[in-house]
Amino acid sequence: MTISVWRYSHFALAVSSFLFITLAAVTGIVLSFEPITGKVPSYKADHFNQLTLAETIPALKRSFSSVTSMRVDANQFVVVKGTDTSGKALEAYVDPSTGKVLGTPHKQHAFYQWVTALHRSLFLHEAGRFFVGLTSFLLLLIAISGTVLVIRRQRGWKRFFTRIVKDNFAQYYHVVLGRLSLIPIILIALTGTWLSMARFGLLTEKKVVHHIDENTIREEPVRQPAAFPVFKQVLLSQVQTVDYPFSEFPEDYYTLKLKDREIVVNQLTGEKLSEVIYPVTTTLSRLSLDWHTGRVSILWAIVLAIACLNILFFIYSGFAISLKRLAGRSRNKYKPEQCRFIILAGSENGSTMAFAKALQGQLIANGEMAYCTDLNNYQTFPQAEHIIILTSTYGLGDAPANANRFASLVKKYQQQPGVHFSVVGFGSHAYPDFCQFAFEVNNLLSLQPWALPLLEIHTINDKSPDQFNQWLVTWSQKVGLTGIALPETMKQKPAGLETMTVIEKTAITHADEPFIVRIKPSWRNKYTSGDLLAVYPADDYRERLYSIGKVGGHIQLSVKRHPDGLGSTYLYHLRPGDTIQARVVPNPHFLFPQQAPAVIMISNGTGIAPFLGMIEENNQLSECYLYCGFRYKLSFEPFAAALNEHMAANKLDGLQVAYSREEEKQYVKDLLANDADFVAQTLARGGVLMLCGSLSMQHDIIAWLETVCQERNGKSISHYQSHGQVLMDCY
Ligand SMILES: Cc1cc2nc3c(=O)[nH]c(=O)nc-3n(C[C@H](O)[C@H](O)[C@H](O)COP(=O)(O)O)c2cc1C
Repeated sequence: MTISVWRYSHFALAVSSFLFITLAAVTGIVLSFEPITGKVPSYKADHFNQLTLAETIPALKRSFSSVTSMRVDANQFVVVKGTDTSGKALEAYVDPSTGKVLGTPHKQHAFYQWVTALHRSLFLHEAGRFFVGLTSFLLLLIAISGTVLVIRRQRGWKRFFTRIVKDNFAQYYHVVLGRLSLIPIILIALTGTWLSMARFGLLTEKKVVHHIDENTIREEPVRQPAAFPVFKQVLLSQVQTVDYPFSEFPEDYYTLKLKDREIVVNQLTGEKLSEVIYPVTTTLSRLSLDWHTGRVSILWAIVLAIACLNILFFIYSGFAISLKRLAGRSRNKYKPEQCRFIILAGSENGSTMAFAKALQGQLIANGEMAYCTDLNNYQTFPQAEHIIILTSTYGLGDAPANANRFASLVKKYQQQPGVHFSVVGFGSHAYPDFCQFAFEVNNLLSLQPWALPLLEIHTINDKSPDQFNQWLVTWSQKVGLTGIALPETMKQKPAGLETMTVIEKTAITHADEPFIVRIKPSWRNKYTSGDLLAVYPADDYRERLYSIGKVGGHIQLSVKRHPDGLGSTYLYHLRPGDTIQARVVPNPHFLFPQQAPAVIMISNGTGIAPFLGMIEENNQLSECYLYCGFRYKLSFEPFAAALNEHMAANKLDGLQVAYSREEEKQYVKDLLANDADFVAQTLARGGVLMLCGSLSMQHDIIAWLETVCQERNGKSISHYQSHGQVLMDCY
């Protein structure tokens, strides 16, 4: 079964029952206080667990002139019904070892009675009981489908409790708390369902019947209750009730209702006249009541209250997750099989998708049927006349994440003959393989027998709206559409940026020396080392991302100045006290792995930035090593003092620096090659490698690691990558 079926079931069950579940959880929290308050004051005897009936029954006989029954309640308080020595009828808590009256049992408080009725039947009698029973069953199904989703998410039940990536608050805590409260919630749901089934007679609970031949009841030898063998064996902790004989005739006897059986005892001789073990269903019903109400233990009652609170949180977080997912889905007005225009987007960080959506919006506004989706959703489009592909390029000329299956899908799905295609590549001249993936897509489509190129491939540098508009004008003329243009909003920087204050910016004396910028965001901003800071140097759509190191409680960026670099020039001219408009982009895949036995950090150039923060925050002194590469000694100088301090404070266990244009002219890979055994052993014992810096360094190191891991550990590097032991943030 696919994950979406489970997710859909989990969602549908939750939506259909959330009102009843909310009511049951709120009333459940209130009722969980009842066992807690019910145990105060305590009437439980000191040695309750050691006392037997042979001690209690004679003690009661001495204190009461007659006893009709005795019961042990869920709090293990002993309650006696009878008449006292002055002939007054009473029901009282007693000390079972002395028979002394301790207090009077009270009826359930009116408030708890009201809440109990609401919890059990919603004040709707049998119909309400049915809905409550059904809700328990639905809760059970929600818990089961949730468990399956967690197992699938964690890729196997063995990894059920391993680390969860914190994408956002609702999603993270939905899973974390879900795993922790799974067992109590399943027990609440299971016992609630069981109790409802018992109530509606769906379980076969046989009535206990004793077959006693009255002619064989003996009157001798007469024994005192203290000497009855059965009474000597039965502990008070096993007793539910003891019904006393009505009269002194031998045909009247003691009836002991224990937790698992009923025993009838001759009142004169103490002989066991009959013993019936309860059917399993009866025992399970009693246990269900104990577990569902928490009446047997204060600790369990607290666990139940917490589980009910968690249920309320799951309702909130479940809806928050679903709303986010629905909002993130591309909202298509038309189905793919209806549309004349199909727009496919390859986008890693969403900006290319924004252009694709803008184009779709323009076409629909012009009365056309247009469908927009990820490149990985490529299929046969029966009505398509135009397929427009907008795609970015990532890594070293690779496909973005939502387009990595496109090449195989094109071979699998054919279109009607004569469908026109147009490709627009989004990339950056800062990378050597400018728009390479777009060129590959264009070539692939040219080879398809059904495909007719409408225009030559068009490339766009740095998300330029003007360059996109140029293409849009030509394309719409070719198609025969008028009035199509990119909305003005696409030319502006995003809304909702935060104002941050510059605290410090260091000066440089040489182009190869990196400079440091320290920025104070608002106190509300939650960020960590490894996240990215997006700045807008030209106050327009152009965005530049920098790795954050959280140093001294502030955002620290380490930047290399490029002569014509838009972002680095802007940052270099900032002065303390200046404010900037920026936003923090969470990067949850590049967090310091707190639980790892050892962490090896590898960087070149300004890729050292996030590590400076992670090492500073390594207060639990995790084993941590840094291998970093620079061109010149000068490039390392701004970071040297802080790293030496961290070494002295044991926050960093090893530091190695390579200079590619000075001294031994080494690269960071050469440093690692000297320690190949150590690197392989670190991975073998569950340690984590973190890489930050240039993509070419990443490329070289991954190729080298492949050989090292194969030779030394007999495993491919992909094994460690898939186990989250190789984290990368390269650009
Ligand atoms: C890590 C990284 C690698 C990139 N690699 C390339 C590349 O090889 N060729 C290229 O033209 N652009 C490259 N780019 C630039 C992106 O393709 C460009 O910024 C694009 O507009 C991003 O679109 P998106 O937000 O839809 O993913 C890279 C960007 C990043 C952050």
